[in-house]
Amino acid sequence: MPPTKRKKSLASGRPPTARPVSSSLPSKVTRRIIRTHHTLQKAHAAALSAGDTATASTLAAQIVAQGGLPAYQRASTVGQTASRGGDSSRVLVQWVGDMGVKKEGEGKYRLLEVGCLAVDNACARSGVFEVERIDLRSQHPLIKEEDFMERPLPRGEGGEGRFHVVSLSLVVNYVPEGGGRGEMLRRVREFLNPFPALFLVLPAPCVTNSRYLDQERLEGIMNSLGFVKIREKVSAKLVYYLWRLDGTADPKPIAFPKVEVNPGKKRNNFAIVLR
Ligand SMILES: C[S@@+](CC[C@H](N)C(=O)[O-])C[C@H]1O[C@@H](n2cnc3c(N)ncnc32)[C@H](O)[C@@H]1O
Repeated sequence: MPPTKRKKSLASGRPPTARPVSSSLPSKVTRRIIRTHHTLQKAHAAALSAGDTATASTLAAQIVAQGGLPAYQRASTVGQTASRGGDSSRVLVQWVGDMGVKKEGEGKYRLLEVGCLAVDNACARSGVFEVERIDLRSQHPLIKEEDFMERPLPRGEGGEGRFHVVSLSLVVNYVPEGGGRGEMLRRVREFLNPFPALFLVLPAPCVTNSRYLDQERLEGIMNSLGFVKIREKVSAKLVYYLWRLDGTADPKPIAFPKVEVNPGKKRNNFAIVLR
């Protein structure tokens, strides 16, 4: 009798995007998923800007095969657990608390959280913020699925559609090339009013071990956009900043091209470019 074929499980036919990433995965694995996703995204963006559509579609297929944005988000969520470095928004809550929280009846700070994976993070629990959350891919009804770069600009001079604080925590480094990162930082200004601050979090090596960016150059870029640094924290894994938008300064449109500021074979290529 011929051997009976074993029935394939339903899971074997699912698209790769549906593959779960367990929260018990070792950090080595989640780091690999995040790193590979960034690398493929960067190569994909480079192929597109070079007009190489064949390579771009091969890379797009590789991104999907690797689990795409869903797998990346799940791996990032695991990274947010306390045992893996924790919730970066705790730092924002602490800084805003230090600066003097509004009194009862004065209303809460309006916070736009760009790139939101958790609706129960420290910002949400603090009671200090009224939070609006967006992400390229929403995982919760309280998170609006929206690309920040496509978000309609607030109209008029009033506070409508503007925020006291915009949070870009581990979002600028998601953008695959330097010019796009600069555009994202430039765009934030349009949404800030009237206690204008940007909470920016990056993986520490983007600033501490890059050929094209260091603290001084980041500050130069931000100053040219009208931002003044008011808080900074550097940990082994992350750098955190709070930048106030100085409404009195007239930001000068200075170009910051990709230039080497920190040579070294073992450094990375992270850059922020202002054109
Ligand atoms: C590493 S996760 C960061 C999550 C969280 N903010 C944190 O600090 O852990 C990056 C998230 O940013 C989102 N993202 C990237 N670019 C975006 C954009 N232009 N608009 C909205 N969300 C964006 C991605 O979809 C992803 O979920």
